[in-house]
Amino acid sequence: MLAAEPKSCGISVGGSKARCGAHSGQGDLPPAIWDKVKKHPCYSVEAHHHYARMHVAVAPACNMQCNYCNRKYDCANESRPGVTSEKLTPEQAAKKVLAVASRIPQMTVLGIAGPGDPLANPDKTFRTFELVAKAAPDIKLCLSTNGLALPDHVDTIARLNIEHVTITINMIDPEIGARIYPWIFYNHKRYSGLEAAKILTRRQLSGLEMLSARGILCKVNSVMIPGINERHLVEVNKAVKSRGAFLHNIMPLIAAPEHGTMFGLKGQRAPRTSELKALQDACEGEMNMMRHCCQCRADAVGLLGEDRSAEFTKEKIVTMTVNYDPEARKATQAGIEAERRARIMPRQEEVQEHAGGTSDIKVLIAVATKGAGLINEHFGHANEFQVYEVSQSGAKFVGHRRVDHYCQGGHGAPDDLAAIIRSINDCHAVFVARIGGRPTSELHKDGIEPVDKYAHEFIETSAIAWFSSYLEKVKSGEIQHVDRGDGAIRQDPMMSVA
Ligand SMILES: C[S@@+](CC[C@H](N)C(=O)[O-])C[C@H]1O[C@@H](n2cnc3c(N)ncnc32)[C@H](O)[C@@H]1O
Ligand code: SF4
Ligand code: SF4
Repeated sequence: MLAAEPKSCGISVGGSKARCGAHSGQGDLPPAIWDKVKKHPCYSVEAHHHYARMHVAVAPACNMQCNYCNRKYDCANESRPGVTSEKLTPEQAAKKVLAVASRIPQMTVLGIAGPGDPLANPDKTFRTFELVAKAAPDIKLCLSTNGLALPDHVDTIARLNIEHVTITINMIDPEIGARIYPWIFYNHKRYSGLEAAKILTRRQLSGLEMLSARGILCKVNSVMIPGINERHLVEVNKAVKSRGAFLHNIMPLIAAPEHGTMFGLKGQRAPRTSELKALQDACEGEMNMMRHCCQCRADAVGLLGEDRSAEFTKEKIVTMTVNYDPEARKATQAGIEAERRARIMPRQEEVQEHAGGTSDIKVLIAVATKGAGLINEHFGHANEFQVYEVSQSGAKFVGHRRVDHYCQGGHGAPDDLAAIIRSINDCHAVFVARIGGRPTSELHKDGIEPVDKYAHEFIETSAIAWFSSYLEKVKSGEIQHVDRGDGAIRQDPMMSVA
């Protein structure tokens, strides 16, 4: 049994909270579980600074329809679920995995997440995993399914040592399900409406129970759809927690008319960033939440938030010499681990130094980062800002905001700058490696402090140091604390909330 919950950041085991990730490393996780998550960028928020994942698009078909999904939409420049530029055979996929593994030694996880449903394409999915397990046994296997066919494949999943399974569960109430799923195809028959949703929820929950019973780590994805399931997701959270889910990832609906989905065409809105955070916070009392999901493409490659899939197209892979060297990969990863250990200890001490005060002030800060847990990105080059909630108990990663590039060649359009500032307008400060004069003055006008004095330093220690001086200034009356978390963020059509 795990110890009582201290500061935590996004992981729970069998429904019990456990420290993990960014500020605490292994924390209270049992060694066997920590071994599974420590190099998985989706299961450990701290690991996502260092380790990469890849998806291979070997599963085109699906056994049901969600009102938010259209897999016919294909765009090389767009990163969101279901989108892929080319589909692969298992053999092509295995070659691609080896090619990526040899060029990106910190790539530790192979996921199959579509573009359809991996378990609606079981032969291709399991053949791919078999080939990869044989050729590159150090790579962790991970799959993401709607759960409809899951109970039929649990034994195979266990046999192939697929350690991580994600199930998308958007409802446990069939009335709500009928508004999300027009039909399912089950046992050679098409079902719709309530009947379809009843079968789906039964199969999803029993699949989750079966996997948990075998010690396979399950993450539950839920898509937050305003007006349909947002309050209900608190019930979903309780239901999956009680069935042993390890982590809950509530993601915002992505819906736009040009995607050609039912919700997009009907004008169903996406949640605001503040609504998503409020729901994640409400569920966190029950179970810790994943907040760093990037809603990746079905063929994504690289660190979360970066997409190197264009470097590994079918055409390029055919001509690549693959030199998969397990010893070199091991050495790179051992270096990363040594660095993580060396950095985490002083960070924990620093947090403790500042902890224990009496202030209940909490603020959000935005950080421009290219990864490795550092403030190492220019404001104008940031594709996204990571957002941390800072208080006297530490700095906790709570999400990220993706924005279009403001600075293309040094001169951003004024509207783009305004959009970027709107995307972080619930934050008190933005931490950057560098920033120009105009954005500095525009941020000041909006009451957001640009902070560049911690360039190339660690995010958390810098956030805590900045926060201590912020509190000092509030205490001395030099500044007045203003609560900016007023739900004022509006979703801008240019921006994806995440
Ligand atoms: C493309 S699916 C593939 C795996 C599987 N078919 C499933 O649905 O779980 C991967 C994840 O993306 C989510 N997803 C797909 N379209 C989405 C959208 N428009 N907005 C938000 N999430 C979406 C799915 O719900 C699922 O959790
Ligand atoms: S189950 Fe997955 S692939 Fe199938 S329609 Fe839904 S989101 Fe798309
Ligand atoms: S979609 Fe989310 S859970 Fe899946 S690989 Fe990307 S970040 Fe990880």
